[in-house]
Amino acid sequence: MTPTILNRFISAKVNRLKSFAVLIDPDKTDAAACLQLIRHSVENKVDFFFVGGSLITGNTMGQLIKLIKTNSSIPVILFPGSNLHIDMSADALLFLSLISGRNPELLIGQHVIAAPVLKKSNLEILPTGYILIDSGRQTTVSYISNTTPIPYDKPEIAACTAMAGEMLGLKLIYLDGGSGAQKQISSRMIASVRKSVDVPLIVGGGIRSAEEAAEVMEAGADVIVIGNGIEKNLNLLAEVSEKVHNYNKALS
Ligand SMILES: CC(C)=CCC/C(C)=C/CC/C(C)=C/CC/C(C)=C/COP(=O)(O)OP(=O)(O)O
Ligand SMILES: O=P(O)(O)OC[C@@H](O)CO
Ligand SMILES: [Mg+2]
Repeated sequence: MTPTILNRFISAKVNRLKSFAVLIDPDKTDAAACLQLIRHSVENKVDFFFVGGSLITGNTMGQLIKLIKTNSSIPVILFPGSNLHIDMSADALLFLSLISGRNPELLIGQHVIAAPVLKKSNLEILPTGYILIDSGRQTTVSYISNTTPIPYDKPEIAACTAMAGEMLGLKLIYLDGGSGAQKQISSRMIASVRKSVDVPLIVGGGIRSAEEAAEVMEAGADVIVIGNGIEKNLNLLAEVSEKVHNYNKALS
């Protein structure tokens, strides 16, 4: 299968273009709210939808993806908390290995179980080094994953972890402060990881304003992810899109 979405991440990174991904938590939306979010995302040229959660309690993921597919051509990338969160109707899957943690199930265990199913699917698999950073409070993902995030003020640990992930062959690095993080990841840490690896860098967690999104981009993130901030204030979507597009326009 041609790695269409991975190539999109790589060519944007090579051309120094930034991308914007909106995280949709299937438990936190209904069809009407989601349709409104999809329309806003199309209007504002969002690059990707990430769909997932650490814990998903409902069974609406399939319907949600169908709604996105019927109303937009924005790629749907699964952001799974476990191998129970695989849905064949998405375009791609972040095949996350939680490399900041030392929980074998999330480093390789779940992957072994999911592999034969994924092999037969049409999902594009995106091998991703997932790195959790302490963000001032315990987040759902650190609790559910039973792992200790990297300390907020230790950029060198994050950089070495990302380097090891890249050396292991992972194609993307995702630095995550955790959904609803009290503070976004520091520019110092983002810049230090950016300098240490060549693969595209995804950054999310706790971004609540267009200014914060700009800081994350300027520090070196290639893709910024926002979930909670947009759930609370839909206007943030247009504001962040504008920042991303202005940044990209200024390059040309
Ligand atoms: C190999 C496969 C298919 C699955 C394993 C995937 C791994 C290793 C996951 C790592 C740990 C994990 C629980 C990740 C979930 C990340 C995620 C989707 C976070 C979204 O935010 P939430 O943590 O749901 O935050 P809220 O509490 O705001 O809803
Ligand atoms: O919900 P927020 O805080 O924007 O976080 C997005 C994402 O990076 C979480 O995994
Ligand atoms: Mg969630």
